[in-house]
Amino acid sequence: MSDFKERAEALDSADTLAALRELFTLDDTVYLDGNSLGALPRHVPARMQDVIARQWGSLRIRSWDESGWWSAPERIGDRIAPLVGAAAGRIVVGDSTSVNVFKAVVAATRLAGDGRDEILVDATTFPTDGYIAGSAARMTGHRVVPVAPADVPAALGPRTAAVLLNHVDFRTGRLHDLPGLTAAVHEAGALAVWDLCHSAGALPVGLDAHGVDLAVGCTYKYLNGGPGSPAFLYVAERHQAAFDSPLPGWTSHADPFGMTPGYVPADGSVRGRVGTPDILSMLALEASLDVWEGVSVEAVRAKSLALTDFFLECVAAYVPEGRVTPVTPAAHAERGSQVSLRCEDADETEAVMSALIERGVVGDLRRPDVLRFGFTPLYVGFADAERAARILAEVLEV
Ligand SMILES: Cc1ncc(COP(=O)(O)O)c(C=O)c1O
Ligand SMILES: Nc1c(O)cccc1C(=O)C[C@H](N)C(=O)O
Repeated sequence: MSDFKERAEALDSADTLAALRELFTLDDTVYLDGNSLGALPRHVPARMQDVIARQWGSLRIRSWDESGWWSAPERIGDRIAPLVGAAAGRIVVGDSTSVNVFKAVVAATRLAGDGRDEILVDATTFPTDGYIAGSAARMTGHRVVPVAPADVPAALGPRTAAVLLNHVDFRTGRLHDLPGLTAAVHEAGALAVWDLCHSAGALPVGLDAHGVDLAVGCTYKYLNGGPGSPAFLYVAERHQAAFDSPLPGWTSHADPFGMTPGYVPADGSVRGRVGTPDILSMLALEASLDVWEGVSVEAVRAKSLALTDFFLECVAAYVPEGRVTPVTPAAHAERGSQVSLRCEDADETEAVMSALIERGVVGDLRRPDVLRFGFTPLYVGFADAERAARILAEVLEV
């Protein structure tokens, strides 16, 4: 047995999170795509059977109250809150991340007030954030300034209303400095809006502690909520009373069943709601959050760093020199929970990922030349990391 196989075995036996893998439906493939779609927790189908057959099938309309459907967006928000360092009452679940980016960016410009006409947007962002911010800017009379996260401090000024940043870059896996950048944004008198899609459930975020103004995130990656599960919106407590949603649907009204023509916003996180919650997806997410019972994000982060370190080491040892180059930073403070490898021969990238998937190692690729491997510590182990690197080397040697 190779040295790396032995080390993987030892690391897996010492891993206090190892038993959590049993909570998920997995086969013998190495699943390294949880940064796109998290795996299914085993108990979710039975819970959904109850939601569909009893709550919907038998109770029908009564379930809005009796099964807690109406209050699910805030209730589930409160379950996500500790995972991203927020107190209860600051997060609401619903809609897609894209829609929540729109709410957050427009609300941030309204909170910033008149006289500031620029929105700085992460130039390396996942595209939807850029598209939505661009449209929000056109609607509100702002102008978008694309800026790489590291250059944000220099680009801030008296014209900056809001800054939209990604906590972890979807392509490179780089972790950005949320505390430092938020502080710089505040110093310039602007608001910081963070997209947590690739950090929620993967590492500590500390929203309240770092004074983040607004944040959004998706729940189908490291939170394993299921395909298209609803996203979340965080509004700092100090902004809640003035939070002015650009999508003030009836379920965010102070008295939704009063059904009056005049809009009076509800207090608290409810104000971030829009229309009728997507109950089936939402309750699948709620059920899936049970896997976090007794699990700390700090422990998940420690394992994530150990896994990505180990994977990088195995890749360096196994893969022929010059075939791939890590684009994910080596420094822990700059690394999310994925490893991205640039394929030196870009034309090969697609064929390499297809061959990996065929051999039971599931990652994905971001064109033109990035192979992505996401590490979800709740169900990925060290032997998986070793096997993935070994098979990658085999594929690249052919
Ligand atoms: C950083 C980031 N933001 C937003 C999204 C998209 O959000 P949605 O398609 O759920 O609106 C994704 C992934 O799909 C993402 O990685
Ligand atoms: N949301 C996705 C989807 O609906 C289909 C396929 C992939 C996705 C993703 O999540 C992509 C992902 N945000 C990324 O980091 O590239």
